[in-house]
Amino acid sequence: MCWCSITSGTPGKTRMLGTGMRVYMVVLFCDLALWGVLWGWVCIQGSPNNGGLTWLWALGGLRWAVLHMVSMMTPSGPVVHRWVATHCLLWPIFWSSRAMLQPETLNDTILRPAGLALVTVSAAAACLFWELTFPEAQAGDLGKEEKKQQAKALFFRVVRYSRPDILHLGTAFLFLTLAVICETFIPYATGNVIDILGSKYEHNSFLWAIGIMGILSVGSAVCSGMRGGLFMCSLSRLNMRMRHMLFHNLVQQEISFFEVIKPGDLASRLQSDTNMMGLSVAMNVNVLLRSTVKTVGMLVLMVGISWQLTLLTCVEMPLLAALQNTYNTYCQAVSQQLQDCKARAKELAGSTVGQIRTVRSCGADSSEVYRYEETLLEMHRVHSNKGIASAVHLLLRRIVTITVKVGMLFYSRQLITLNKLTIGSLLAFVLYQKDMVSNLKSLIYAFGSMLNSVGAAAKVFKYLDRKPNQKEAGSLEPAHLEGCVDFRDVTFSYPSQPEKPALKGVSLTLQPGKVTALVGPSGGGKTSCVSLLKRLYEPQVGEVLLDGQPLHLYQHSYLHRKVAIVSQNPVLFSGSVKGNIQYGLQDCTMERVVVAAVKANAHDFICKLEDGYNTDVGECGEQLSAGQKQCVAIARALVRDPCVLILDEATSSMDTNMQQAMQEVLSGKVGQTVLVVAHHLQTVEKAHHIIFLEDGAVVEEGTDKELMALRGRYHRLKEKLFEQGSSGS
Ligand SMILES: Nc1ncnc2c1ncn2[C@@H]1O[C@H](COP(=O)(O)OP(=O)(O)OP(=O)(O)O)[C@@H](O)[C@H]1O
Repeated sequence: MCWCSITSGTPGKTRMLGTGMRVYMVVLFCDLALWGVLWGWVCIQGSPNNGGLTWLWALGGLRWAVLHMVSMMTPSGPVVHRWVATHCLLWPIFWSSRAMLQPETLNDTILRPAGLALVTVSAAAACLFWELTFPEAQAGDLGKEEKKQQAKALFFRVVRYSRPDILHLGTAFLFLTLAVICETFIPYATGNVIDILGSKYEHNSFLWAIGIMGILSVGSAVCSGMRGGLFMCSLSRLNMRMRHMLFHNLVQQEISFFEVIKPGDLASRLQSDTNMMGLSVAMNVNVLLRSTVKTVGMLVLMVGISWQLTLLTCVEMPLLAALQNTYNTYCQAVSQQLQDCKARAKELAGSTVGQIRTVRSCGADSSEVYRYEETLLEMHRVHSNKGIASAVHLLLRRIVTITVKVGMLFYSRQLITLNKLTIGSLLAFVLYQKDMVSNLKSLIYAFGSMLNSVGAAAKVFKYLDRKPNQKEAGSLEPAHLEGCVDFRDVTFSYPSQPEKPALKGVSLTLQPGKVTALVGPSGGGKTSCVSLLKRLYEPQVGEVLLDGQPLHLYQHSYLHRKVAIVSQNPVLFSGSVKGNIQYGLQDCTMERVVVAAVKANAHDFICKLEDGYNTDVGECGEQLSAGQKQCVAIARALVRDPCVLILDEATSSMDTNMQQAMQEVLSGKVGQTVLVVAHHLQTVEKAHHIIFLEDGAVVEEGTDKELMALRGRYHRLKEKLFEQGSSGS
């Protein structure tokens, strides 16, 4: 049985609600019978108040034991057990609290039928409120129970990550408690001041009461400020740690991971999810604790002022909670719609502005504006619906509040006439009641938000716990490398297309100090060979060896220093030219940067830039031409002094003269193994060895002369390109 099923309309839940109601009626009936027996016995013994509190507790305990056993015999769950406990023990708890605050009231008649009926209603209302606010997993619903366990585990894991901030958090909790104590007593002190003003005025008592009020107000303000500041500080530290750990783990992942996961997803994990996760500890726990402690404190004080008015107030809460719950559920759905609309509008604006040249040249300006307008209209519609729902919610809330308030004022008038309540106490009570409602609102909100943040934590931990799906790098760092590369019977398919191998049993050798060219038609597998040599992927079959050792045995940054690549579309990062050349190197001097730039034919144009080597190249190097970008990328490779240099169409954006000069510079370095990947076969004619790759397999290999003499695939491709070139010209 679940109380929260009241809000649901599904047949399964309606059935459960029916069962729940039956169990509730059975237990109530048994309780009535039990009362009948006990009442008869008490009447025979004498006055019902004879035994005082001890007697009341014994009675409550006995009822609890009997009703618990009865409920065990019915198809009930933990919700019924909780209600039985509240139902039986609320009465003794109430009288015990009352006895503590106003011992003289113990002489009143304890067992009044009207009071007992009110307690029965209050216990049911309190349970209803609790189950609506903190929905329980349903009996038999293992999936939900598991999720709850997971949520708990995740929450405590987030708490564990907050351990380094234990001092901040501990101090914050201390200030929280002090602030709550001060806040709770402010209305009480205000009521006292009003009473002094309203009755026989005594100046000293008035000053004393005002002083207490002032101290409480200042104390609450100072402690709240300290609490908020310390929680924010812990939150920021936790965020920093989580982001660092997550980013560290993300950059360790294999390349195929980044092909499958969208960059936006990862950015969201790093930004919003880590933030939300932190909120679960620092903010929500803060609000939850503050509101819970304050609610309990206020309830005790309210019961002290008037238990009748407190019970009346209890009627308002479940109603408001049910309203809030329904409204929250609606808001969550609307927020999701709004997020989608915003994301669509952002994506549309971004892609249109980013690709404005294509949009303009296709004449699609007005259709893009129309699409954007449609998204904005949709967003406006969702916003309007949210506004209407908010207005209805507010109206219903006000109606409930006003109705209860009117009832309360009528009853207060009676109590004041009977001298059971003073004007000051009434004022204090009204202040507490107002606070109580806002407190409960923040409790519900904080709890919902905590569940959301636990969801965010699950996403963050998913990436934080992910182990890279590739062999761990070894520790080989030999002082000298020959630069001999061997592909031994390598078969490889990309993780996104496992059934379609990009390389099929490829065996090839790059001789140390020689220039080897990989040529062949598009899709032949040239770039795949390069990616394996850079260890961006691992082959499924066979292995790639550098100086006889598998690549994974080499230390990670050593390998990428010794095997450098210049690709067709090199990526430059926003920052200075110098920073881009020495990218990824720890101690790279300016001299080495200049030497590499000179070799890469980049020095002259860099010197002509506004700030020379310190010029900012802009986002993705947009301040430089494609050819200049390639020169900077070549300098970046050369500054590493690699023993294997990969040029993947590295000179394609340069003019022919520059290409020739660059090829000569690059291939003329003694002792360096060079692998050239090229479509323009003229640029590879001088290579020591040419390998022709087609459909992921080596088809021909030899020197340019040998392959031309063979009159095979290389010969045909060269002729075809020559014909295309001459017809083009
Ligand atoms: N990231 C990837 N995911 C899945 N398949 C890929 C990926 N990259 C390449 N492929 C596929 O692998 C095969 C070989 O591609 P590869 O890029 O190695 O060829 P290439 O010879 O370098 O082509 P090009 O000269 O056009 O650059 C092709 O069928 C291609 O579709």
